[in-house]
Amino acid sequence: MPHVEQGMVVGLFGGSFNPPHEGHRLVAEIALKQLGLDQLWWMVTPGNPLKSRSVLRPLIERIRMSEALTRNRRIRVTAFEERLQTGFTAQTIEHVLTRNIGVRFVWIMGADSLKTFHRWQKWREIAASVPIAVIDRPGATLSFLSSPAARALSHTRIDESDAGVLAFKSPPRWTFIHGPRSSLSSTAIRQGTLQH
Ligand SMILES: Nc1ncnc2c1ncn2[C@@H]1O[C@H](COP(=O)(O)OP(=O)(O)OP(=O)(O)O)[C@@H](O)[C@H]1O
Ligand SMILES: O=C(O)c1ccc[n+]([C@@H]2O[C@H](COP(=O)([O-])O)[C@@H](O)[C@H]2O)c1
Repeated sequence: MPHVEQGMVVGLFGGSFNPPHEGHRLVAEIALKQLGLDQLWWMVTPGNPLKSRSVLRPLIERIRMSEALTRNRRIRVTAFEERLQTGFTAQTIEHVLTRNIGVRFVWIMGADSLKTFHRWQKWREIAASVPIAVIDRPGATLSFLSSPAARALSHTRIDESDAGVLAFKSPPRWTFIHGPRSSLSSTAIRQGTLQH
């Protein structure tokens, strides 16, 4: 787990990054700026529990590609979930919070992830333990609102103009951040329909 100082605000950006692409980097840059982050942990998962591992590249490759893509001293590429032996975000967050008292964390996800968030293990506990920033993504801008999790958490949403203080709000609390968007996806890159 990367080193942090007391009082820091840290974004947790988990992903398969299979492979990582400029769309991921854009999300990270938007989050760093809009959420006022001191650090962003680019957490390369050993495996998304909801995705097949048949096309998943080895963790070490995904880490190396992520490191090559992210050239920002505030972005820390990490794969500590491998050592925790978990792909479940609820477990990761519990571990992170227990070991970093006095540090504020925000979970970061693309709008498409919010659409399936209600299928994540203990998703209500996740939402109750860290504020969440959802970053716009082509194809998910409007449909995210009708997702089960967005509906269940609608009363806890704050305006994106308050994104800079999201980390200081008691969860459950989330915001949706519009902004520059990228239509890149790892699937398209794997299928060879887009250049990396
Ligand atoms: N172009 C994008 N715009 C906004 N968010 C994105 C974009 N690409 C990925 N994300 C977000 O980044 C995180 C990691 O995504 P992931 O590694 O699964 O990439 P992906 O392109 O969605 O992959 P795949 O096509 O294999 O599902 C998720 O929260 C996802 O919503
Ligand atoms: O905890 C879960 O049940 C869970 C289900 C689906 C995805 N996640 C996490 O969500 C993050 C994004 O995954 P992905 O594959 O969409 O890049 C990554 O950190 C996954 O471990 C977590």
